[in-house]
Amino acid sequence: MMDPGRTMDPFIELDGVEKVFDVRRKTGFLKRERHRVRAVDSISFSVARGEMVGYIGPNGAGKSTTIKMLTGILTPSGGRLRVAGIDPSRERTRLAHRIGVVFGQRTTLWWDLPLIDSYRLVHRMYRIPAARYRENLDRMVELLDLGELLDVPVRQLSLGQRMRGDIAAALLHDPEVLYLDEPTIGLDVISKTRVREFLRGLNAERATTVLLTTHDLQDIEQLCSRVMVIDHGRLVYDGALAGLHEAGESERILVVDLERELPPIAAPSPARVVRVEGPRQWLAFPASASAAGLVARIAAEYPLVDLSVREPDIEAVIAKMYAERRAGRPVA
Ligand SMILES: Nc1ncnc2c1ncn2[C@@H]1O[C@H](COP(=O)(O)OP(=O)(O)OP(=O)(O)O)[C@@H](O)[C@H]1O
Repeated sequence: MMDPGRTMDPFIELDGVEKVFDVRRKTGFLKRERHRVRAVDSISFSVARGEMVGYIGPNGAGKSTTIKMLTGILTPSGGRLRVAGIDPSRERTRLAHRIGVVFGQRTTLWWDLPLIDSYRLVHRMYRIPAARYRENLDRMVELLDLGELLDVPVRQLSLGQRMRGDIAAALLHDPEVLYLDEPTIGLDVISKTRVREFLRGLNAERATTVLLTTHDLQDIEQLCSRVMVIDHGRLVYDGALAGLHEAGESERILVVDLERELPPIAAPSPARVVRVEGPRQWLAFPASASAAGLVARIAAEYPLVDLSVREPDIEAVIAKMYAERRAGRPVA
């Protein structure tokens, strides 16, 4: 594992970066109040070439604002920021040739045009050499299974198809870094797996640096060796995912269906029943522990019909982590 913050070849570098928005709020008839929102508050980190990093945090934490500064759409209010040695807001066009961006919630493809027409436009916009374009397009079509979709107008694509189309569009010009904002949001399990497999392959083959914003813990688990957590504009954790679990002392939930309604299961500590609804009971247990022993014990003592284990979602992990921080325990 690469040591976060002490990377060999920093490709993305932020040093005390800030973004403050001046917001005017209507407080009465003809009355407006100005106030300042510190969306990003003195953030420093560096990402090495070829790293895949998860960038997570609750709603409004400052993730999108960071990504917008990294692409040059927004200018930082303070601090120093470099991507591939370039100051993004000063040389946005030059940087655009080296980065790719995918937003899960909106498409960069032309809605009414067949998919292939969007790619032709990207080809011209980025002045990609013809042979390179052809080669990349063929590769994307194969890896992302886009063959049947090229002549379909984007508005007719399913969400998963559209996402694959968007990822291909972001990569046709061979960017060295890819920013992904919720790339699996709303996708079914098969589409999610496909997108993740593709990203893993891309990173392994081309050493593309990836910065990934997501609410899906599995995205992080399956793709990122490192995760950064931002809250209220501040970086509150930077390290391995396993460390985050420990920091948040996160829990998994065992959902148990019994034959009939019974009093709460007497589970061995620290596992405990957190909810009962008819014959169904929910037990929380530490994420780091195996479920096997707990399941065996319940199966031996209770009339078990069915069970499933739920992974904690990222919000739950973060919420736990904040509780720890408020209690004064360091997390990173
Ligand atoms: N253009 C803007 N003008 C004023 N305030 C803004 C602007 N953009 C973002 N903010 C504020 O900055 C803060 C951070 O927003 P940001 O969109 O970066 O959060 P986020 O972590 O991406 O959240 P989400 O997960 O909901 O997308 C929020 O309080 C938001 O209201």
